[in-house]
Amino acid sequence: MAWLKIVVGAGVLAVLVILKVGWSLYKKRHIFEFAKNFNGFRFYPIFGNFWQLSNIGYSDFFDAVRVLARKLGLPLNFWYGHSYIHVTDDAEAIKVILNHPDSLDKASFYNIVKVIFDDCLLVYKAEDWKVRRKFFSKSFNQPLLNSYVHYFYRNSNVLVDVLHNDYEDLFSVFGHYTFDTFCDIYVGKSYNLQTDPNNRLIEELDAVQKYIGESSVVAVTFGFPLDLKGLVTNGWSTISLLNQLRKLSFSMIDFRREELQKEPVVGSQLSFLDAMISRGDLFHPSIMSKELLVFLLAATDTTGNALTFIFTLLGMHPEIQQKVYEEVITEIGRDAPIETDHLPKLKYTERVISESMRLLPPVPMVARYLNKDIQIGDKTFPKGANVIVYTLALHRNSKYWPNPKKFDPDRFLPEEIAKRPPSCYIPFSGGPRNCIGKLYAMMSMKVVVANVIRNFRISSKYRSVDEMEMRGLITMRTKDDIDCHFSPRK
Ligand code: HEM
Repeated sequence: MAWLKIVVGAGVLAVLVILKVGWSLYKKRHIFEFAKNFNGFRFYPIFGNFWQLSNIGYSDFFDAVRVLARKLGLPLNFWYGHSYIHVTDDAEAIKVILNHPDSLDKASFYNIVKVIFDDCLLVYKAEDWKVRRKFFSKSFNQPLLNSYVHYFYRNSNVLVDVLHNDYEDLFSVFGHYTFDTFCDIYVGKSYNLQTDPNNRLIEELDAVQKYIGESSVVAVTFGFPLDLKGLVTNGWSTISLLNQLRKLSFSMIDFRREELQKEPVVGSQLSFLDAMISRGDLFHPSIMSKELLVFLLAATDTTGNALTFIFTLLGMHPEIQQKVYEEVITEIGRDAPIETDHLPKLKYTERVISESMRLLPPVPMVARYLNKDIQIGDKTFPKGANVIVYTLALHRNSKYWPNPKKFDPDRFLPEEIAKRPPSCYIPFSGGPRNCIGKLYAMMSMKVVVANVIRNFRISSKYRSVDEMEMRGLITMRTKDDIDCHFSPRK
């Protein structure tokens, strides 16, 4: 009789699976209709586009989107498991998606980030996110940000010393600057990554990202964030690294708490970390730790990679580099300390930074989940769709950017900006769920560009951005070491 039980059990299970799949397909009927309007692969139950994706050859999630976009053209569709993904570089669609109250949730594949970092500002569901974002936004007011300029300057002086010596990897050099500055400002002490060549924290953080990237290959293919091979080979080191990071964040919080007891800070002077510490009733230490880590990671790689790209592009364009140099010497001088009042005067420098982030956006894509149908032009984007806003492609879309691969900072002259839809330029994402650290990042990058350019001539062998092969999941960087050199000015 045991075999009968097994047969009946298996039969019941099969019926349940068929019903579940059938119900899932029935609920998606409006998505199938919508998908017919765009390039992409046909949907296959359970497997989604497993076979098609396996055949195109890609190394991480970003790569999969890039390869598909090149092969099929944009906008396009694909399926991972039963999740529908729509990829777009259309400014009109992007404006609506990033601003609509029904698409504030992050796309389902952000769960890969959740598996690693748990819930936090970057991935909260909309309702929780709104409350937290309102709380943290108060700490990014302009007067408080202005008070950070001397930290940017102090740490950029250390960076200048580092660039005078040998270093291994430029992304790490700038990553170390952003990490040290962040801790100097928010924790109240420097971790001296810039001056400690044995400290591998940034490289390890990059390894975590790489792991997420590799896991995402399986996630893209099967539709869930599990990479057994990766878990066996890299999983343990990733878990132990995350534990180290957690310990580090707890020690930062303890240190800062003690500092605040000695020297209290109040009102609009409270940074996001001080604000969390002062509201211990709202923030359990484990929540504080997650939020701190996410801010730290969101600030470090992004700004570090952006700086690496800015200097490489300046190295490729000596005439533009000369104009930045002349502006810095005129507005600040050869040796004067860089102060808050100098920053608004660096107008050409700002255009260079903006143009660099257009051509090489540090975050190549962001994605949202549609909680309801959303009308965009003559199409109804269906509830349940995951929409990837493909920033890199948008920023190089010739519909908005003539001669898109040309590095031309004058695209950001006010009269040129006025000619374009604002949503065709979104290095910090857009709408209410954009980057909270946007102004902080712009100020930090201006200080670094000014201080480095008055000390060094920069060169690079690249003739076109096409020569740089990119990789990335959350942030983008070159697959190999980047070619960019700093020679001291006499
Ligand atoms: C050049 C530097 C930076 C770039 C290009 C950048 C870009 C972005 C982008 C595109 C997003 C949206 C991500 C998504 O929707 O998946 C984002 C979110 C975020 N960024 Fe930045 N970021 C930069 C620097 C910073 C800095 C310096 C900080 C902190 C001081 C920061 C903190 C955050 C946080 C906390 C979020 C999540 C915001 C939310 O969901 O409400 N970022 N950033």
